[in-house]
Amino acid sequence: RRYGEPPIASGSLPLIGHGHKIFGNSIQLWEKFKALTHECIQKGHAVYFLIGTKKFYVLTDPDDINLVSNICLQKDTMFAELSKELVGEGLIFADVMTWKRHRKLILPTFNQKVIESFLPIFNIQGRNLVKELEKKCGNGLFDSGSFFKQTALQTVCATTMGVEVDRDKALNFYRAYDLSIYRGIERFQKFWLQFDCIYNYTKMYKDKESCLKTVRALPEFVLSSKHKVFKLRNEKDVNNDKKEKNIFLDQLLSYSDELSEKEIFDEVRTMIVAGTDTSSNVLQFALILIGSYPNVQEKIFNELKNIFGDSNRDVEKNDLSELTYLEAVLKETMRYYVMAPFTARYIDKEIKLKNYTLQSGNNCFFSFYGVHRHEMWGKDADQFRPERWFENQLPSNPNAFIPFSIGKRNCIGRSFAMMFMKTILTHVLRRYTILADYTRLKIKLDVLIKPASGHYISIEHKMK
Ligand code: HEM
Repeated sequence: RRYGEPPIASGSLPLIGHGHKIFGNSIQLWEKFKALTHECIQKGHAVYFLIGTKKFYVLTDPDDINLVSNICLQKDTMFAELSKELVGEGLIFADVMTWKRHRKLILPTFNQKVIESFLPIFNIQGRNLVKELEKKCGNGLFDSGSFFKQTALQTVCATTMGVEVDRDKALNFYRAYDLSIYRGIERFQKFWLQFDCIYNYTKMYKDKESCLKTVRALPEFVLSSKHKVFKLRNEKDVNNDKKEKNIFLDQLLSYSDELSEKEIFDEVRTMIVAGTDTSSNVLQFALILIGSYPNVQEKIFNELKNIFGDSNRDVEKNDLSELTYLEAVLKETMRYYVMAPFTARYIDKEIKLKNYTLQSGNNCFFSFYGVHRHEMWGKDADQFRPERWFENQLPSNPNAFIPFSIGKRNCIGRSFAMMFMKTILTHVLRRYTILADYTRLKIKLDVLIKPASGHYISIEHKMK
């Protein structure tokens, strides 16, 4: 046990520290993040790096991360600042006091009973997606990204907010959202653009401002549609019978005497992004992997055949627990490609880890990617192998698998995501055979990891 500060990561330069490492594009950023994570694993699961004089710890040990995540609830200030213009100060980036108040209100709207009531909508969305995909069937490689984003967005709005959004609106939102993130990261990587007096005169700034308007238009539409529905109903519905409100947006609006308009707006835009960018990404990556591993695809087909036969019926609650191999494929996809590869916290008190001590006043990255490459996963941690979920060599540490984060500020939508993704994949894989080649995939780090250049899948009708 050393109990000193963690060691410094390699490559620090005078004055700028590791600042030079963030230059380049978002594909290079992902490579550098992975390299830093592997260095951290080698050096005992904790290192720090410097941007100028600002210190950032990196952790890859699940127990250390669990400890810090429950002691320090405040998110890292730099990322919160960068993300505020896109998602506001809803749960993900809210300060601790606001987060506690809002989480208490929102958590009951994600209980198992509520999520199960969404199953009919998941099925409708699965069928709609299949109809859309039909246009691509047998036509060679295509980029599946936007299909899943539209579906995820329509689903989250229809379920948690009770508002229908058409596919064009969903597509416009995501085009603008992705471009805003891209521009934000471009700015972050160019030190001269940190100065508003330069940045505000660039084309990049103008582009971004126009995208942000489109991004805001969707939550505005959702809220105005909801208010119209409430007006049509008895006004009493909005403020009374708090116990009756069990979906997210109804719950927020029923507390409109305690929440400001901005707080409600920010929670809506946070939920739109948190629930859709993540789950649509997992679906894309899962299909790329399924299409690259014919043996995995065959096992899924067999499982679907056993449960559904040749029927095209809806996925029902009981089917979900029987889709064990499909679940293992989804878990392995999220272990292998960790969609949200890190989160960051502000360290507001000294913390003793297993081997090191973190000093107060610094930021700390939890590398979920690093936890999923920890030596406890064995020598084949770098391989995609859904079978591992049925073997008894899985790590015994309950925090070894944390795609939905860890501790008190973990993902509120975990059950929603699993049920939604299983239902969607069932509809798609009952009908189509997927062809893909994951070795051609270039990945970039745009907050989440994403395929950098198309998604290289093609689909064909399944042979009966
Ligand atoms: C496979 C899909 C998903 C993944 C991988 C995922 C992952 C995560 C992660 C890693 C966090 C923590 C973020 C941080 O600490 O910076 C998070 C938080 C959150 N997620 Fe998810 N998520 C998924 C799906 C969903 C869904 C479907 C919803 C809602 C419909 C949702 C809503 C949220 C919310 C509201 C938070 C903030 C929680 C809080 O701070 O109290 N997520 N998610």
